[in-house]
Amino acid sequence: MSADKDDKDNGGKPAGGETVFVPLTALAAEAVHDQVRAKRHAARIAADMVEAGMIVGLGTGSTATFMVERLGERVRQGLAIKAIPTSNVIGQLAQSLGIVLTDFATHPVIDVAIDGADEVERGSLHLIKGLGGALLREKMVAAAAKRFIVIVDDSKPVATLGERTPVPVEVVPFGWHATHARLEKLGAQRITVRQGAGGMPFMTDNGNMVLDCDFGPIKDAAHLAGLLDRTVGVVEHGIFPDMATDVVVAREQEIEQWTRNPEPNSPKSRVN
Ligand SMILES: O=C(CO)[C@H](O)[C@H](O)COP(=O)(O)O
Repeated sequence: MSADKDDKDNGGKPAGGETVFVPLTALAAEAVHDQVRAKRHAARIAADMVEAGMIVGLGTGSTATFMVERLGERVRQGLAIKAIPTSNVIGQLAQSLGIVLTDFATHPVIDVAIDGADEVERGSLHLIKGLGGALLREKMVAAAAKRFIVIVDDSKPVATLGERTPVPVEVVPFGWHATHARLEKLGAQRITVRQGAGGMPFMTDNGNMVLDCDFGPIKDAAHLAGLLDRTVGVVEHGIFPDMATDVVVAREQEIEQWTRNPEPNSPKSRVN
C-alpha cells in the first residue's frame, strides 16, 4: 500500500485510520550511512594505534578495508611497517597503497593484528568471524599476534554469541556431506552451504567450502570451539574464543574500547 497526498496530510494515516506502510528506503539508507561512518571511525582509531617498525596483521571485510586504507595514508606520510594480510583481496589492496607485505617465514610473530568481526560477546570478548570467508587466515594471523584489536560498529556486540550470526565453518570439499552430518550431530540446527558466483559453492582463498552453521545462542563458546576443532573434515571455524585483546566499538560520535588487559573485560568508555 502506498501513501497518497491525503495520507501525508493526515500524519501518514489514511482517512479511515488504517496504518500506512511508508517505504523505508530513505531511513534504511541513513542507517547504512551511519553504520559505514561508524566502521570508518573504529578503523581509523585502530590504524592510528600502529607504530613505526611494527609487523601488522591486516584483517578482511569492509571495516578492515577502511583500516587498511587509513594505514595506506599513514604509510604515504612516512610510517614504516610491514604487513601480513588475511586474504588475497586485502593483500592486493595493501600493496596498491604502498604497504610492504611480509610472511610468517620471515616474521612468525605479529605485533598487532586488526580485524572486524560479525559478533562480539559483551564481557567475554569471544567473537564470531568469517562471514567474509577469510576465517582461517584471520585466525592464524590473530593467533600469531601479541595484540589483536577488533573493530566493529555497534550492530556487532551481543549478549550471547550465536544470537544473530551462524558460525562459519571452513571444510574440505572432499567428503563434505560427511562433515555436514558431523556438524548436525554437534547441534547445528540449520546448515547452509555458502554460495559463490554463478550458483557454485563459495571457495575460500585456501580452496575450501564454507558451511554456515546456526547453533542458536552458544552458552559455552570455548566448549563448542573445542568440539569443532576435533571434527574431521573441518579445517577451521569462526569461533574466536579468548583471542581479542581489545575491541573498538564505534557509533557515529561515540567510541567504546573494551580491553582484556590489565583488567579483563572491563569496558572503558570515552567520547571522541
Ligand atoms: O570475519 C570477517 C571476514 O572473514 C570480517 O571481519 C567480518 O565478516 C566483519 O566484516 P565487516 O567489517 O564487513 O562487517
